[in-house]
Amino acid sequence: MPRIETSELTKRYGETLAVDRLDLSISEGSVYGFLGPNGAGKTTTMRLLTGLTRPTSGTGSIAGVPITDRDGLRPHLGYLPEEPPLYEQATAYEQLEYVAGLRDLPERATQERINTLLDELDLTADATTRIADYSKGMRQKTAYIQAVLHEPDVVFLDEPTSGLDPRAARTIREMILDLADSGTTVFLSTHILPVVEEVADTVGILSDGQLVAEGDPETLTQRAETGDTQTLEDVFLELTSTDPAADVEATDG
Ligand SMILES: Nc1ncnc2c1ncn2[C@@H]1O[C@H](COP(=O)(O)OP(=O)(O)OP(=O)(O)O)[C@@H](O)[C@H]1O
Repeated sequence: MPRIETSELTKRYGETLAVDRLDLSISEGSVYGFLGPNGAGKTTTMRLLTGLTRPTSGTGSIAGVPITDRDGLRPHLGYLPEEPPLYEQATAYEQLEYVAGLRDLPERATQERINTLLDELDLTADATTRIADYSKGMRQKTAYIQAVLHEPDVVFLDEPTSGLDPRAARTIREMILDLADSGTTVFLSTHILPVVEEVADTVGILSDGQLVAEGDPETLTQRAETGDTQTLEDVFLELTSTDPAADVEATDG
């Protein structure tokens, strides 16, 4: 059974069709790179799949649980949103222990896991400082740990390397691959295409709420007409262009 499955999933905000009849089927241990221009509907899709907003029509499930069953979904998913909610007055330790408590995680094993993750992300020395005094990168690291702490079946990551220095960004990329190796499904939305090329086994490109291409990066970047390889950026620009002249240029080039 796919870990993420949707059928004709649709979200409308007034006149705006933010997500338009989306069909997804993503398996266990897959890293799915979810691409699309600004306003394409990526965040709305993630909010639908994490139960934060309800579909206008269509259906979806995470690990077999319908996306309309918000409480049922909670143990199965982790979500790193673009602007993660953190308690400014708490330290990273307090924040993570609080989240572990909410999720009823076993105390001792969780404590060890928190320590390991803080250490891997070079955050141990700052883990007793208030989040209010954190840099953007330190917040991002704390929020990432919060999203994966309970070892969910599916983790949704919105720009996970945003604000991170090169070392931390590399650590996160390695962690994503480790998560997938251990069977977690990673749904990754980012505008940083080299990150997608490095970690994703499948790429989906969203444009105006519709999935306009999907496949493994190698197949997507292979030109059917010439047999040449183009970059993921070329493919992205071609498929999401709103200017017909740009399409011609891209195919001729
Ligand atoms: N709460 C809302 N109310 C009204 N319209 C919304 C709402 N949320 C999103 N939209 C609209 O839905 C469309 C998709 O927005 P969404 O935030 O999902 O795009 P995105 O692909 O995540 O963009 P970005 O890359 O800029 O983050 C946009 O036209 C946006 O204006």
